[in-house]
Amino acid sequence: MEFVIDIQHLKKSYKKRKSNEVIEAVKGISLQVKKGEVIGLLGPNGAGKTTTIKIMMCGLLLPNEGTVTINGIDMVKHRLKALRHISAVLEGNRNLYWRMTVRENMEYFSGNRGLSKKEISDKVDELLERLNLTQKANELVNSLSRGMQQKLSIAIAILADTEIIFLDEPTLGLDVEISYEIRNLLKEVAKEYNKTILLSSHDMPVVQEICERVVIINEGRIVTDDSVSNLLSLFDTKAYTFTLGTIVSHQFLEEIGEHFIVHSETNNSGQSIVTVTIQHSDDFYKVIELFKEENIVIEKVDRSIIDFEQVFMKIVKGEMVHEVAVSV
Ligand SMILES: Nc1ncnc2c1ncn2[C@@H]1O[C@H](COP(=O)(O)OP(=O)(O)OP(=O)(O)O)[C@@H](O)[C@H]1O
Repeated sequence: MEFVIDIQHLKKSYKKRKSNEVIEAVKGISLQVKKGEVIGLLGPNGAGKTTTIKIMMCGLLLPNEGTVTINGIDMVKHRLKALRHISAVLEGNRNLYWRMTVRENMEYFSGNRGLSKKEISDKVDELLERLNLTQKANELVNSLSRGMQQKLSIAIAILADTEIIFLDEPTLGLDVEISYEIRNLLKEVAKEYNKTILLSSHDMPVVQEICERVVIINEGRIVTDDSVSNLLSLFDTKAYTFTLGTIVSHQFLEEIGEHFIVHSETNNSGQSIVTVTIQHSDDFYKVIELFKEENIVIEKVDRSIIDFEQVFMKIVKGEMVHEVAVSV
């Protein structure tokens, strides 16, 4: 199968000027993305994400080892040709012409597709309407709010009609309302236009909602490559919160703590709320047994709902090792 993005064994090191110290920013990353996939690329600061993006989405850096192909075109050997398949929606809207109007920007960016003036104008009108931008059509980009500029960037990426849209922090610094609108817009774009979308973001709710697949990079390597729903369910079943009929002793908590990760607090009604994180489903019954042996009454059991933010934190802190098949 041909992948839209195919990265093989990518490595990149930097040499610090003064000390000559070598920093291995990317230590052998392989990644294949299929057409129409919506994929989130995540990582804590310094993980090697920006380096990877600069090599694979912009061709701005050369790898020390490995290959990047975009629609079968080698990014290193044929950078400009490969870049024709990618639209980048960059943080800070650096890809817009600030002294041109919304409509002028849209027309300019759809100009190189061999369409007639009339076809371009119709397409622009349709998209302006669709994105609720019609009223802003004749305003200069530099007079728009950041949210509007971000919407315009996305519109331009649609007009450019590339297979791949790369979005860097699309909701950074936006207020809740426009962030919500952009989130929905991106979901629609992915579905209707069958675009391959690569999203780099620290905004976990956005990642959770838009991306089907997430790749987490840590210390120069891919540590997780899975669907959002899989990752959520992997963690989801493992934490249970027990509301008990009484306050339990420290000694008892220490005893459970020898086997499981335990967190305890007391609520206003003087009950212990004990959260136990377990490794296997069978352990759930072992915990119940331990309570029973002490004649502790369990009033309620809740499964802790985990969101993607927590999953991400657990993975990068190494609390959860999620096996990834990395070909060497
Ligand atoms: N030009 C450079 N010269 C030397 N070291 C660099 C350079 N660029 C990045 N690094 C180092 O390489 C490592 C990976 O950096 P990179 O910017 O790729 O990480 P990141 O995951 O994108 O982090 P962030 O989200 O903060 O941008 C870091 O240790 C960083 O200090």
